Amino acid sequence: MSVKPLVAGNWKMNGLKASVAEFEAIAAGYDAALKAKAELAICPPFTLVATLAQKGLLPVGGQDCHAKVSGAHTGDTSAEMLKDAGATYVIVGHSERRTDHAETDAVVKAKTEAAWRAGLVAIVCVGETHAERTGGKTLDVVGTQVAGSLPDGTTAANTVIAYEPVWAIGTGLTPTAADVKEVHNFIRKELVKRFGADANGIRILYGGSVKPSNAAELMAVEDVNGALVGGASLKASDFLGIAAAYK
Ligand SMILES: O=C[C@H](O)COP(=O)(O)O
Repeated sequence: MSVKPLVAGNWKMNGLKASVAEFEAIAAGYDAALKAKAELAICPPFTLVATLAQKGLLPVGGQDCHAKVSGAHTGDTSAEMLKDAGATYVIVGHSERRTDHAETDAVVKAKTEAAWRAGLVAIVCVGETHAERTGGKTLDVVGTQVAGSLPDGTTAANTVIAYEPVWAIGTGLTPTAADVKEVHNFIRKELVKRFGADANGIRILYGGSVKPSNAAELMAVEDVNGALVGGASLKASDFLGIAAAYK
């Protein structure tokens, strides 16, 4: 099954109005050759979602959403609000949310359902900590997160998985290609076991210190269908350098 890869930038808590120019530079580099091979998307902070989406240049996503449609939840944003602002995607279960906001798999699952309810594609993040990797627990941890975070009804059309080893995020460290392959093959098997053969079409992104210098090697790994990029998505030249792995 041929799967069009997705290279998504997660700007995290970075980006002011001046960053619109960087977004436009990314869009300018998203030429026909690249478009034919891969999809690019940017997930800016909430404050920029509508501004970037209104440009109509690239798909835009949120970085989190509340599970409910609306209500007394100060500071939160619903999936419906993101959709209304023009978003296509929303990241859920990023390790920075799982850790900093104690988000459990059940919470991530509810947010994934909220994304679908609003008509957004959920980018569901999973990944082990350094202690879990060195303790030989990577597949157990990732398997539990995949099982607990994905609702019944997960398809290639409504969900993207992002495997992000926590210890590789923002550290400059990456797993070996063999280690990435082992985890992505494992996730693929789990998806197919639960959701059937169509799950071969679900994109499984790799995230964690992806840079122009390592993108080609990582993106060539079996069952890696793109990247979720943090720091290197803030500069158009770096982000396009990563996307160039698909040219
Ligand atoms: O969502 C993105 C990831 O957390 C990766 O971040 P990074 O590319 O800065 O390591």
